[in-house]
Amino acid sequence: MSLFPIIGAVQNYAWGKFGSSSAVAQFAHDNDPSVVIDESQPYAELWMGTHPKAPAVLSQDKAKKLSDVISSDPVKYLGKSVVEKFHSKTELPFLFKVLSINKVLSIQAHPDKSLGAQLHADDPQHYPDSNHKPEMAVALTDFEAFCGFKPLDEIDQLLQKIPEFKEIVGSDLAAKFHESAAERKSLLRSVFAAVMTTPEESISNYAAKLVERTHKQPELFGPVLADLIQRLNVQFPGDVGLFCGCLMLNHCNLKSGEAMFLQAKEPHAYISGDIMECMAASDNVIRAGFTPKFKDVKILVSSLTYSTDPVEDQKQKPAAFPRGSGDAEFALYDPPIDEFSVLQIKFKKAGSASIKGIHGPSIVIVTGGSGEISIQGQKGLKASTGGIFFVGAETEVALKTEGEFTLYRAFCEA
Ligand SMILES: NNC(=O)[C@@H](O)[C@H](O)[C@H](O)COP(=O)(O)O
Ligand SMILES: [Zn+2]
Repeated sequence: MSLFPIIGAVQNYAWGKFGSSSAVAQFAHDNDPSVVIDESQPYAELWMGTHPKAPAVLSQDKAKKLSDVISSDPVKYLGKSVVEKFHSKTELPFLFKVLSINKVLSIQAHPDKSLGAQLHADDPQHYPDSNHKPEMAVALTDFEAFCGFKPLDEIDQLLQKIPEFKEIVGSDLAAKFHESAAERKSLLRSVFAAVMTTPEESISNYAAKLVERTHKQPELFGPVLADLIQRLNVQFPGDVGLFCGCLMLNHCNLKSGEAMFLQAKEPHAYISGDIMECMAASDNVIRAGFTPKFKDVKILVSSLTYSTDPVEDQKQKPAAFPRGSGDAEFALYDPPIDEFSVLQIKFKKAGSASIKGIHGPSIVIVTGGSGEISIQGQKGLKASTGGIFFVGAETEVALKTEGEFTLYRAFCEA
């Protein structure tokens, strides 16, 4: 059994919220007071894991990485079954993050395992590991995102009534897409490719006309989409994301506590809000819009699944967690992959709770209130907002609090 405090690593990507307005900055500072928040800097992501790009370190010894401790006794920390299943004696199978989003992230998708291995071999600079990156977002605040392609008939309606969209795609393909509902699925890739391969200058000209049309003929878009196009055009003027994102991807809104799961090769882009995010341990991002970073349009167009599930089907519904007991509420977000699940633990008033041993490693972060966390029967560690802890395999955890206390626990068990 093992439980000890760790310190996560901050990523200052340009789309993050600035300074103290960012939950990432607040948590990072609360967990390590030596972190000085620079109000002029964006604080986008707080990484909590062993990924070599930004590894977590021990609170008691910042020169020691979490992976150093794990490698000292992999079976104790990861659990025998996880070591055997994921074949690593130093790494966690998942990467846990807090994201605090001020501007839209890139229109992106992530590779599956075979594509991840190929991309890393061909272009290690842009694809830092060979892993797949399925991921799940759990909303801490109201959260807005693009997730997956819109239903085909919705894309068809926009294609027929928005002249700029039809001109980019071309009238022949637009007509074919309209005439045959049965062929739409196979034509979706051609429509997406036509948008993504239109020269930037031409896209920029069409985008200016599109934005003007949202002001002159908002009824063509509906109020939500017209506003979204105008809002994102301010962030990324004339960007292809206004077409491939706003007109082709599902626009979804999650309330705090709602979650969505994104399988590899599904197009998405987070737009606003604060979330917990958990993923297989990878940083492989294939980008194509709304970003100053490296874009890999050819790989993105050729690798997507082109599935068109409605937003409701992509939400990850919380389930009961019978291994938790006491005065807390437990909600388990358990997507259909092996690398991770996320447990929300919520105390609405003073009390205590306990969680039976999990057959693998966990990372716990306190996102609200304060209390104590301990190995069952041992002395408690103070746990307040921003506090992050590693919990080794088979560790019975005890929690107690004098008031409200909210924690998220990412774990893997095999
Ligand atoms: N969907 N979310 C993710 O995949 C995050 O884990 C990634 O780290 C971000 O997408 C990276 O975004 P940029 O490439 O900086 O636009
Ligand atoms: Zn992503």
